[in-house]
Amino acid sequence: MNGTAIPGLGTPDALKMEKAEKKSYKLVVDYRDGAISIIDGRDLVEGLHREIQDLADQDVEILGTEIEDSAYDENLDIHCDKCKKFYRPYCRMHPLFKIPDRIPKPDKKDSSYSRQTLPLLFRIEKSKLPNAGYGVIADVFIPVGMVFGPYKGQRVQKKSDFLADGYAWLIKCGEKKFYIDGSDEERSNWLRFINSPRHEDEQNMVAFQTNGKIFYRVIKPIRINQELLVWYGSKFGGEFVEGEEGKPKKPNKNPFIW
Ligand SMILES: C[S@@+](CC[C@H](N)C(=O)[O-])C[C@H]1O[C@@H](n2cnc3c(N)ncnc32)[C@H](O)[C@@H]1O
Repeated sequence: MNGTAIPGLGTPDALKMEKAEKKSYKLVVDYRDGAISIIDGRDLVEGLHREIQDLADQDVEILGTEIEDSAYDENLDIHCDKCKKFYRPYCRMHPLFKIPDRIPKPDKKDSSYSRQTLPLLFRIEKSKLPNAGYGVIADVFIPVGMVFGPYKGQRVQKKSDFLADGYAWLIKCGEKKFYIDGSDEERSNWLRFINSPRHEDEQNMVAFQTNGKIFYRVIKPIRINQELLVWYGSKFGGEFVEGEEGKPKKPNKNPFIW
């Protein structure tokens, strides 16, 4: 039975059919691939996909614009490890989704500021890596393509200004170079608790610089109770440096993407 016609719009049934036929893109977690993916909303399968958000047509139009290496702008583009190309704003085939920090409560004094920024997806506890101190462990499945950050800390010019070793990223912005030192738990965020893998097989995230800030991107699915591990150097207790010998993967043009 057809519904009553709405003047100028047709019948409700016709509207429903039109809606069913119209593509509507969604960002989802695809559990089969262990990755964040963009699918046509009509292909959503319960149990296989978990919806993250609807994508507006204008977002979809610009998504995945390929950028020549020579035109790469670190403020606008992100390198895709899989396609080995730069995209604006990110790769259509291997999309990204940024998880924001939690906002700390000003009156909560029983844990540090950086611990309070930990998203609900994780916990901080003693790492199983020998002598590594604390680490960040997944409480839920974390798919490829999730992005965390930026890494927060105090901006300092010299290594001699670090409060402790092993918590600073070197940022390069054109001619400018400075460090973001996350040693102080009260002036950093939860990313400061993430350890470095001992070998390539353990590595599940890469760090990359965009817009003068450091972010971490998941490159291997992280199972429940696995530790998040981002490569930042072959010796621990030292400065995070790029281009060290013994790194798991060769650097490409962006020194923070491996
Ligand atoms: C960014 S912090 C990571 C959080 C640190 N584990 C903590 O408890 O505060 C970096 C420091 O963690 C330790 N670390 C990181 N990865 C390690 C590893 N694979 N083995 C041993 N120590 C590690 C080193 O002391 C390093 O200087």
